[in-house]
Amino acid sequence: MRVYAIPMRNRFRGITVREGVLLEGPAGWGEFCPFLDYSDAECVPWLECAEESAGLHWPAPLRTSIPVNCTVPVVSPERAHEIVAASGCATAKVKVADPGTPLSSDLERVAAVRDALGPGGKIRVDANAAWDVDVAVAAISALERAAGGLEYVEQPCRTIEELALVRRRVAVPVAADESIRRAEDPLKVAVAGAADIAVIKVAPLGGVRRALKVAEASGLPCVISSAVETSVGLAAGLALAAALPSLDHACGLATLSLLTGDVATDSLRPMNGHLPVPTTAPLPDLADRYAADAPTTARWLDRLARVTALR
Ligand SMILES: O=C(O)CCC(=O)c1ccccc1C(=O)O
Ligand SMILES: [Mg+2]
Repeated sequence: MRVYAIPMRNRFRGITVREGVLLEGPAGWGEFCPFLDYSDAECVPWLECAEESAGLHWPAPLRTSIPVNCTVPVVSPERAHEIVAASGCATAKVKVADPGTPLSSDLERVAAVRDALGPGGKIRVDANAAWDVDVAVAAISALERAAGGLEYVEQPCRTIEELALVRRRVAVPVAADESIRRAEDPLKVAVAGAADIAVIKVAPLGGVRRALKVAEASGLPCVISSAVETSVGLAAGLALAAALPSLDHACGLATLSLLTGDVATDSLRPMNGHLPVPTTAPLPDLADRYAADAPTTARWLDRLARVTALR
């Protein structure tokens, strides 16, 4: 068992250091890294995902390589341009509506991303549930113009009902993320009338097998996205993307670049906008380099014990 702490390059969803536990089992390694604001009960699927990765082989892959988007945090237009240009990805996902950041800076950021991508690239934006319906409708229209077209808008508002209202009022497709991953029962949530695309994250949904069922139950085209794991956790996301019956969109799994390092030499960084599909999680041979300090380690082992007791 290894507890790691890796500084992020930029603050991302309020996080500046990514922490978690790497677990070893008979099939290899798994990663347990729920965000700090998740309750113990909400962490159970994250543990099940780690245990699946360490203990079982994943379902057979249907593809060997996965197209991915680059992820643009809330940064300056110049930095956004650099991130996109350096990524080699033809699709960019831009974080917008961060608390305290005005719409005008989001508009400048998506314009810079378009400049870096060229007219053939795709831009998606993620509002992480920040807007109410009227604000969403206005912001989406402005972002669509500034970006010269949007592939979709991810989780513009908090509730399914609000997503459905926004979807009726804008031409840009709507994707559901938090509505699925933080649902009471992700297998039963009725997103099909409220969204055009389902964003599926393997760890909060309890592993590759269970996430495949959630993807199918959504009745929507899916985008597999990460929770900013190390390469150990990203491998499970890639196994899921590879096992989906159909995959029409780039996936949000190119997130290692948000971290200042990785626990594996065999690191899952994209080449030409694609990631390879691994058969097992890579060996965390560099975990010592990012070993958490004693209090952080104690806190994670305690959390792991509490969540294990709930399962
Ligand atoms: O999809 C991506 O490109 C990156 C993943 C991402 O944005 C994310 C990462 C951690 C937690 C939440 C989210 C999110 O999609 O809201
Ligand atoms: Mg999202």
